[in-house]
Amino acid sequence: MNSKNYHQKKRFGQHWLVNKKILEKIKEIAVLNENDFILEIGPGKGALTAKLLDSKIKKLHAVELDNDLINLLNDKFNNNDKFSLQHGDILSVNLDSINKKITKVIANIPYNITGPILDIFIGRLGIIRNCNYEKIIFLMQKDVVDRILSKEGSPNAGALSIRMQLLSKIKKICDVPPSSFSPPPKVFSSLVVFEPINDNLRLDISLEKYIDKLLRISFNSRRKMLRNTLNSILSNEEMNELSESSKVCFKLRPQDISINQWIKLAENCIKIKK
Ligand SMILES: C[S@@+](CC[C@H](N)C(=O)[O-])C[C@H]1O[C@@H](n2cnc3c(N)ncnc32)[C@H](O)[C@@H]1O
Repeated sequence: MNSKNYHQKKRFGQHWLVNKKILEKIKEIAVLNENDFILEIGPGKGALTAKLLDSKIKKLHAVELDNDLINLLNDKFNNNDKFSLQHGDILSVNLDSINKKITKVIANIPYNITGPILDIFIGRLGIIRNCNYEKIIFLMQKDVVDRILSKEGSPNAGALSIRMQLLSKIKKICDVPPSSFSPPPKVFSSLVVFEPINDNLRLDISLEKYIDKLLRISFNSRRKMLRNTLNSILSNEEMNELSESSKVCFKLRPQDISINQWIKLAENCIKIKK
C-alpha cells in the first residue's frame, strides 16, 4: 500500500491534520528535549510524526490501528532510529515495557474513542496511573474540551470536568476549525495540554474513590437536588449532618458544587459512615 492508493477510513476517525501552523504549534507547546520519550497515538500518514521527529528527542513510539498504514509509515521513517511503530489498538495494546519511560503523549486523537483515551491517559479517580507523563497534548473535539474546563454553575459542568480537573492541570491552547483537516470533521476541535498531577501528590486514593461514587450517584440525575439523589446512600439524619459539616446546601444540583465542596462532602461522608 502506498500513499496514493490508500483510502481513508471513517470508522478509524481518520482526519489528517493538514494545517501547517497547527502542526508547528503542537511541536512548539510540546517543548521537546533530548530526554523526551514520546508516545504518539494514531500517527496516520505521519504528518505530525515527521514534525515531532524533526526535534531533539530521545524516542518516538507510535501506535496505529490501521494495518494499511503500517508499511507506509515504516517506509517513511525506516531510517530514523528514534522511531518505533506498534500495530494495535491504543485501548488494549500492552505498553508495560515503555510506560514508565514515556514523558509526553501527543495525538490528533480519533474522536470516536475520546472518552476511553482520556480514561487511560489522564486516568480515573481511585486508580493510580503509575507513570510519569509530564504533558499530554491532544487535538480533540472542542465541545469535549469546553466541557472538561467548565466550572461549577455552568450547565456543562459534570462528572467528567471534575474528574479531569482533579487529575490534571488543563490548558486550552486554541480552537482549530474543520478546514485544518482532510477530510474536515463535522465539528470544531481544540488543542489542549494536560499536565497530570503526580501520583504521590494526588488525594488519598480511597477519598478519590468516594468522590467518584458521589459523582456517579448525583450526576446520574443531574436535574435533581443533592438531597434527592444522595438519599440512596444516606438517611435524612446523615444528610443533615453532612450538609452542616461540609457547608453544602443539599437543595443544590450537582453542577453547582465546586471541586473543593466535592472533596469536603466525600471526606465528611466517609467520617459519618465509619
Ligand atoms: C485523526 S487521525 C490523526 C492522524 C495523524 N496523526 C494526523 O494528525 O494527521 C487518527 C489516527 O488514529 C488511528 N486510530 C484510530 N483508532 C485507533 C486506535 N484504537 N488505536 C490506535 N490508532 C487508532 C487512525 O487510523 C488515524 O491514523
